[in-house]
Amino acid sequence: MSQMTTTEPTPLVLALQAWTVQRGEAALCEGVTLQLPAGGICHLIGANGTGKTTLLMQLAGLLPVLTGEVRYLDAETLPVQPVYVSHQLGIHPNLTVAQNLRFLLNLYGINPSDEDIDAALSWVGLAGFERISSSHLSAGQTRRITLARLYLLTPKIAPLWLLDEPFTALDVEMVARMEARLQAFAQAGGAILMTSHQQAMVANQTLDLSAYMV
Ligand SMILES: Nc1ncnc2c1ncn2[C@@H]1O[C@H](COP(=O)(O)OP(=O)(O)OP(=O)(O)O)[C@@H](O)[C@H]1O
Repeated sequence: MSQMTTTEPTPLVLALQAWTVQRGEAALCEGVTLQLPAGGICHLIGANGTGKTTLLMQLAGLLPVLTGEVRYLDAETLPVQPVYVSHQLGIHPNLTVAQNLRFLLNLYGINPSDEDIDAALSWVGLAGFERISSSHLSAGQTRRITLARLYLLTPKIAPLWLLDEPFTALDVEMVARMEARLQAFAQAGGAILMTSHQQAMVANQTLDLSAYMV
């Protein structure tokens, strides 16, 4: 007797339909459509000012949505906020490096051990910086604190990552390490929507916002 094999469809982590990218009164893009499956790494592209950051901020709940439908894992909301890593940082200068990282992880319900913090900081090349005030770091080092959380976040904790220019201000070695992390997260069933003005070799799909400009 022959056996029938059925292939489960890959679930969509994020689906956008008829989405308007909007800042204040001004619609920047209309009718944006996206289907981002588990395992998907989507490179969000478009000229300066097209609305890439605006779209990520809307999805992160930081800017209002006036028109459009969004589904997360076929529901209206994710179990947790999407992870949003912004190039406008969000690191508190009065906290130490470890305190800032701990705060960022607490946002996703993670209460990291000291060993977790050490491992994540070591991964981004900040071993030994735990007790240093974040105000004493360079732009690239500060950027690394914002990225260190990705070391500890799995698709089960946070299935969707929204990354705004994740490779900016990073050296070549750190870019390679980040790319490997993004790939591992996607292979484990996560989904990523990311902007990058550099080539994004890790991406397996592209959303060009220029095609939707008003
Ligand atoms: N803080 C702000 N307040 C009001 N309008 C803004 C603000 N930031 C950006 N804008 C407007 O929104 C538009 C889209 O900006 P956004 O940052 O989303 O573009 P982007 O595609 O990410 O650009 P870039 O490639 O330069 O990062 C800009 O053209 C600008 O007019």
